[in-house]
Amino acid sequence: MRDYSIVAEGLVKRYVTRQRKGLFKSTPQVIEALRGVSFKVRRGEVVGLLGPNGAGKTTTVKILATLLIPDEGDAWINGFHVVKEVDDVRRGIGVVFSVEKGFYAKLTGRENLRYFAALYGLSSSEAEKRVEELLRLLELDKLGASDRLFEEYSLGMKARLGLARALLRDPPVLILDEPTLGLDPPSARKIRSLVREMAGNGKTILYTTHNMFEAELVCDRILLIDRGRIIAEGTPGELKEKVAGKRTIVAHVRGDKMLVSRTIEGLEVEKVSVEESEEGLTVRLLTRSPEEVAGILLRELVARGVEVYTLRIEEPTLEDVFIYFTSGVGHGGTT
Ligand SMILES: Nc1ncnc2c1ncn2[C@@H]1O[C@H](COP(=O)(O)OP(=O)(O)OP(=O)(O)O)[C@@H](O)[C@H]1O
Repeated sequence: MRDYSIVAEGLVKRYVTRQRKGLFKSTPQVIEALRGVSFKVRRGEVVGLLGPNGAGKTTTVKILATLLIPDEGDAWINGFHVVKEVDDVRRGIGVVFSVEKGFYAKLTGRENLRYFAALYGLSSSEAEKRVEELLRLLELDKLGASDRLFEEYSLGMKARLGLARALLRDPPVLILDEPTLGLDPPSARKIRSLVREMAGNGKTILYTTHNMFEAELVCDRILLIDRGRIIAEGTPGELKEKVAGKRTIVAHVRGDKMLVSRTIEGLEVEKVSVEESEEGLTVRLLTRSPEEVAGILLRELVARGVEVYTLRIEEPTLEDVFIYFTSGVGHGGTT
């Protein structure tokens, strides 16, 4: 346990909601958000919890941050139990959520940080020094944001202030829940580079995201989570090894989803995903014989009247690794 800053063992969490049935009736519905999540994060590691919407990332993070009690399982941060030793856990972590709450709209960034520094028990001289350091580190000074009211902040400024607050006590463990969600590219880049810098200074970081590109840039190791379960883990390189020797065919098409899925069923492919968006369908196929399959796919789709806008062959990405573990013609068909 000593080498690990974060340990989760068999976390289970169920939410009970009520489903409306007509005007006056409702029936309880159980959502299994976590179905036995276990993992460990070594001291100084940046580990990404990567998964699609609703996979269970925020639920995991809330349990680790002592904001939610699991129905089953245990977790420890810096050796302290998240349910039985809440104060010790809280002292050792900094938490950032994508939508930053709890700041005072009518206070400036500097005043907000001073307020939280006092709340966390920093002496006034310590607080003053730390707040100035953090305003500089997060470049809030440079953006001219330190002395502006929080209510005037852009999303990027709010995200930076959230990270500054998490760092006030200089905690050894940081838990960041989608910290770049909705940010413009410069702010997202800044947050990512700061995370790497903090990792270089020995902090342990758990970083949730649904952005594969970001996970690969930021994280030493990645845990893939889907429907409340960890389905694979490894370094980005190790995860990509799972699809070594294969290439990805990516096609953007417009046509009936069922028809497109049926067309793919007859092909020599290992994994498939068909995603619908406003622009049409994005088809991703993982295969060992990309040129041959791409030729057949194009011919078959056109023969069925499907419009094919683009079709290209790529090196597999983490997205393909995810598809590899979560779906496929071998078990369960297209997504
Ligand atoms: N307070 C709640 N009440 C009922 N269901 C909930 C609640 N919070 C989360 N859920 C459900 O639990 C599941 C896991 O949600 P969670 O927010 O942990 O996922 P996530 O991976 O963080 O997703 P996202 O990226 O969309 O935030 C989802 O099905 C979600 O709808």
